[in-house]
Amino acid sequence: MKNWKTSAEQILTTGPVVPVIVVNKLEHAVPMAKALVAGGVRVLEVTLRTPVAMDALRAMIKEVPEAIVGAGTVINTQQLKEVTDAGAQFVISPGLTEPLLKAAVEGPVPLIPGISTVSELMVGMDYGLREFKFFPAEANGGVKALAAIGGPFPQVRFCPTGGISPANYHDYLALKSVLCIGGSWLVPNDALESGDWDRITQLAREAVAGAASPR
Ligand SMILES: O=C(O)C(=O)C[C@H](O)[C@H](O)COP(=O)(O)O
Repeated sequence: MKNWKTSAEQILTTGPVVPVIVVNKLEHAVPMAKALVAGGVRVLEVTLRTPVAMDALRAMIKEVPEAIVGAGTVINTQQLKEVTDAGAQFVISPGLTEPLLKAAVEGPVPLIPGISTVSELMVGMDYGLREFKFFPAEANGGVKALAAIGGPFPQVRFCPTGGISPANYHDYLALKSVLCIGGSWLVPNDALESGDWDRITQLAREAVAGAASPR
């Protein structure tokens, strides 16, 4: 952690929403990233869920320097090494394991691991972490669960993800412990398939404006 080039807090306070991106076709990666940046969303989480994900990550890092590009769905130390070598600026995991935590705190890139219980949170805190993803947010009890889990840990901050949309993000952002929220709704697959970059820019713009304004 002492070698992290930036802090997890810095990543999570850059903007109110972090798009969770699934890239199926490499040629979508760069125009999609540019579309999000044009809409005011700079922190981009590329999930390692598809065969082209690593190449998409590399392309976005190289060709969209205005974005802060990180890797999502990083579930083991091998993937952590790969995305670190590719130049990812942050790493997000749906969960945590001690090997992953150990490797991340010794490496250069901030890790934001997912937790869904108090005990997982305490394991992460043992490694010096203070910023976590709360996943899967809605399925795990939503705002009420997050407020209760965070209660005993006033120093901890979260990025809830999973089931979050414009219909409920205000409720999460209203919690003091929530720095930002994550979600896949900003990058719908049909918009990628049809090359509708304007729609992605519009969704990003609406999310940034919506998150900033009271309901
Ligand atoms: O892939 C990961 O690393 C994850 O942790 C899962 C994502 O955060 C959710 O799949 C996003 O959920 P939705 O916004 O409900 O689609």
